[in-house]
Amino acid sequence: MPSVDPGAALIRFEDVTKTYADGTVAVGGLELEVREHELLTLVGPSGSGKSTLLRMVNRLVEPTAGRVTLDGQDVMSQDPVLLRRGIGYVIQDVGLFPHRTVAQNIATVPGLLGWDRHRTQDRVRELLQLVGLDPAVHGPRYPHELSGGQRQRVGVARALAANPRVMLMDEPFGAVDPEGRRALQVEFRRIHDELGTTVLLVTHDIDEAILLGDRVAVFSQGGRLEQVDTPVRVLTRPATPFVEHFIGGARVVRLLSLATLTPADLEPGAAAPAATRPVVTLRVGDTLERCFAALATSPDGVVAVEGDDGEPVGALTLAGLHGALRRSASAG
Ligand SMILES: Nc1ncnc2c1ncn2[C@@H]1O[C@H](COP(=O)(O)OP(=O)(O)OP(=O)(O)O)[C@@H](O)[C@H]1O
Repeated sequence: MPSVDPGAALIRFEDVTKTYADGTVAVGGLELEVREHELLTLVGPSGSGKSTLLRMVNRLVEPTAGRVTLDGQDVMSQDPVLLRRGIGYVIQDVGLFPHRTVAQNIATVPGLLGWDRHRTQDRVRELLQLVGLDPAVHGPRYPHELSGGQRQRVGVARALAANPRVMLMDEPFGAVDPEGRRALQVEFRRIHDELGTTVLLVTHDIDEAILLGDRVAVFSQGGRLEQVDTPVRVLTRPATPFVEHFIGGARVVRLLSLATLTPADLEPGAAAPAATRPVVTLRVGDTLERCFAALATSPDGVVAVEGDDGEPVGALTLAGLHGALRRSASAG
């Protein structure tokens, strides 16, 4: 769950339209604010203008009408090269330079910014550790000597190298197998919480959007913004029939992975120790998904719950879990 408080708007789309030369309206009359420090996920079906929208921030695409501002300044009035140096950009196939080592790839922007060798080396080491790679092992390797997931980590490290205020990520985990993708998603969320970089992340995967986003923006064809809100509210209060349909039938399952256990959901008093009780204990703050799994393996349908200090605070039953789920659904 998000731990960084989002601040004021850092990026603004003001009535932005992009019509391509053949008449395709990729983005239509978009009003959207991206708050400083937030991770905003952009989700929608193929062709709903997500990539176009992202690329208007670093001027890879120019709006036909309206304006995009970064920190109050129209991006069209800024030098594109300088603008892009301050904005990390990660795409699906990473685009690492094949003939440069991992360390050299990560050092690209610091090099352009004229950092000295020491500072750059320190930064490369720090970033490799941050994304879960071993600087001594992976730093000297070439991209083809890494797995897809490792390459993606290097792509993230490279984009973060010069400490950009903004990161644009276009299907950053799309090329990674499903298992590796979940690990990368969780790790990226942690990195975001640690750094507080403002991130716009494009995905067509609603689960990824829900898992990663502080807020989720849902788009339909023509770059129409259907809803922008917190994950729980998008799940529990879809603003339009399109959003409802796009989320699909698995809303409860998604909510389980998002909502967490609170003391209010518990029966008072600890669950009595039972010889048959499996050694599963829950903690306040665990996801309801974890609670569900624990209850499913409990022979008497009761699981003891601890507080942060490890002291027992109560017991969870299936009725408590149901209440927690209802509470989460209505809390949005
Ligand atoms: N250079 C271009 N010239 C003409 N049309 C384009 C161009 N780039 C994108 N489009 C069209 O604009 C619309 C939006 O494309 P965009 O790539 O922004 O969507 P997307 O939501 O990112 O899609 P995907 O999830 O498939 O990447 C699509 O209909 C696409 O065909």
